[in-house]
Amino acid sequence: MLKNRNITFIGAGSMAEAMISGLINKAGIPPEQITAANHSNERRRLELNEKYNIQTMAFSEISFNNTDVIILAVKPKQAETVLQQLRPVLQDYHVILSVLAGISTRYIEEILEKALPIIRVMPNTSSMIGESITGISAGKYVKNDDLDLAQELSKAIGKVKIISEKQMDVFTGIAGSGPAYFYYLLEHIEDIAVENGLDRELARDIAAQTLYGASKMVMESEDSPAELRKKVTSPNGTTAAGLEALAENGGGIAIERAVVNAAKRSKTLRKEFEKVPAL
Ligand SMILES: NC(=O)C1=CN([C@@H]2O[C@H](COP(=O)(O)OP(=O)(O)OC[C@H]3O[C@@H](n4cnc5c(N)ncnc54)[C@H](OP(=O)(O)O)[C@@H]3O)[C@@H](O)[C@H]2O)C=CC1
Ligand SMILES: O=C(O)[C@@H]1CCC=N1
Repeated sequence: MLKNRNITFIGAGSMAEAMISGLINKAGIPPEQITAANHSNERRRLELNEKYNIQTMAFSEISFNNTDVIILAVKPKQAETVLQQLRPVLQDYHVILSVLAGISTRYIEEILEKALPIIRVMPNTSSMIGESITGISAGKYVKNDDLDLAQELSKAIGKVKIISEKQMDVFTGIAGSGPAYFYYLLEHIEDIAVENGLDRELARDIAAQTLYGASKMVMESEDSPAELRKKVTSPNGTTAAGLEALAENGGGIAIERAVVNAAKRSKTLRKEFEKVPAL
C-alpha cells in the first residue's frame, strides 16, 4: 500500500528523522516519496536533504495535491497552530497520522472539521534502525484500508501493536519514552564500569550487548522475565548481591514510577494543549 504513496512529514525533528531513516534505509521506501517540512530551520532542512535525499521545505511550500499521507511530527504545543494551517488545504483522500504524545484523535478531528481518517501512531526513536515498537489507534473516520496503511508504515520501522486510544498514555510511558530509561541505565552502568577500571568504549560495548542479549532472551524464550532473572541468580552469589542493592535502593519502584509519571504527563499534555476534558 505504501508503493507510490507520497508521505509528508510536518515537523522535521528527532522523531521525523528516526522514521525517515527507517523508512528509507530499512524498508526501502524511495526517498522521492518522502517530504519533510519544518517551521523555520533551514540548516535542518539542508541536513535532512543531504543525508536522505528527500525533499525538504517550509510548511508554506508543501504541495498537498501530491501528498497521500501526512505525518504530524511537531511538538504537542505546536499542534493547534499546525492543524489550523492544515485545515484549508486538506483533501478527502488524505490520511493523517499523528505521532504527537497526548493529543487525541478527537481533538484533531474537531479542529480539522472534516471527516478525515486520523490515526495516532506512537513510535520510538529506534525507528531509526527499524527497531521501533509502535502503538497505533484509530480515530472515528478511519476505515480498514487506512488502518492497514498505518500498520504497513509502522511495520516498516519495527514492530506494531494496535491498541485502544485509552491505552496510548501508558504505551507512550513504556515504549515512546522507553528507550530513554534504558539509555539512562546504560549511562550509569558505563560510568561505574569506567570508575572501576574499564575503558569507556569497552564498558559501553559490554553494557549494550548485555542489555541486547537479555532483551533477545525475553523475546525468544518461553520463560517470563522473572524466571529468566532467577536463572541468573545463584544463591548467595554475585547477582543476589546486586539485586539486593537494587531493591534496597528502590530500583524496581523507581522504574515503575518512571512509567507512571510519563503516562501521567501524556494525559496532562492533552489537558494542557487541547483545553477540553481528558478522555
Ligand atoms: N522524540 C521521541 O522520542 C518521540 C517523539 N514523539 C512525538 O513526536 C513529536 C515531535 O517530537 P520531536 O521530533 O522530538 O520534536 P523536535 O523538537 O525535534 O521537532 C519538532 C519539529 O516541528 C517543527 N515545527 C514546529 N512548528 C511548526 C510549524 N508551525 N510548521 C511546521 N513544522 C513545525 C520544528 O521545526 P523548526 O525546527 O523549524 O521550528 C521541528 O522540525 C512530538 O509531538 C512528540 O510527542 C513521539 C514518540 C517518540
Ligand atoms: O518526551 C516526549 O514527550 C516524547 C514522547 C515520547 C518520547 N518522546
